[in-house]
Amino acid sequence: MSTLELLPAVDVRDGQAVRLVHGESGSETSYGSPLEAALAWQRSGAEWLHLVDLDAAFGTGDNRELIAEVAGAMDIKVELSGGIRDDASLAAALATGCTRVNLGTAALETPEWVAKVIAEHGDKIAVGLDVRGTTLRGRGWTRDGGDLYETLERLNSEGCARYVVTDIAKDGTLQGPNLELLRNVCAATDRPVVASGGVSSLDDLRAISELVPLGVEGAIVGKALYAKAFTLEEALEAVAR
Ligand SMILES: O=C(O)c1ccccc1NCC(=O)[C@H](O)[C@H](O)COP(=O)(O)O
Repeated sequence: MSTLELLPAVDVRDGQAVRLVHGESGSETSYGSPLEAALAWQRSGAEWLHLVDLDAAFGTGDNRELIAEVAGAMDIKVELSGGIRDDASLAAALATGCTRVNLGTAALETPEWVAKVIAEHGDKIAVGLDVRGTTLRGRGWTRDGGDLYETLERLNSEGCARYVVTDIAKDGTLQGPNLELLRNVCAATDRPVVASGGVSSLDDLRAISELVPLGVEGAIVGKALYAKAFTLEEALEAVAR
């Protein structure tokens, strides 16, 4: 059986690595330099970095140069998220050399454009399914954007390669992942799923690992690493098979 991939997160707001609670603007705790944080995860053995431009996601500006600097400094794979909604922002994101980008709002508001870029870029495009209950949220998770399963069916038919699934109610709370949501999404798609939000312990990671046979490929870990609930080395060992 494959090993669960771990993606330590670096979310950037106003030039700083931060953690949010429920993804809410204003709930930030700052953890200093995004580059230092990313390099630390790389030194600890990460194979992936989940890098988010929160200002671009919220529409409060962007950290484009800093994001490019961080992505460019990585020898590991980078998944880039936040505010990628049109040709210009997609071109800037791909120009960082990242392995793939994660589209959120665009999949809800400009589905024709998303279908086009999926057709053009294949598995360089993932779609973030950020939900409260089964309602998708866009614009930095501030606006409702339709039903999870209807959107998933549409994206499946358009050839979307991968989904990043976040239960917003869990994100940044250290309350554990929503395993039921992950199981339900895996049942509704044959594409790989990356779990995001709520990981609090090594047992949570082991529980997500049990879903690998259903289609869960990876898990994003943010708050738990910054809060030192465990080290990345311990996490990698916990999911190793
Ligand atoms: O990814 C986005 O585009 C985004 C937009 C608005 C608010 C938050 C956003 N992402 C947050 C993350 O990807 C978190 O880093 C991730 O879910 C980790 O959560 P946790 O382990 O609970 O800290």
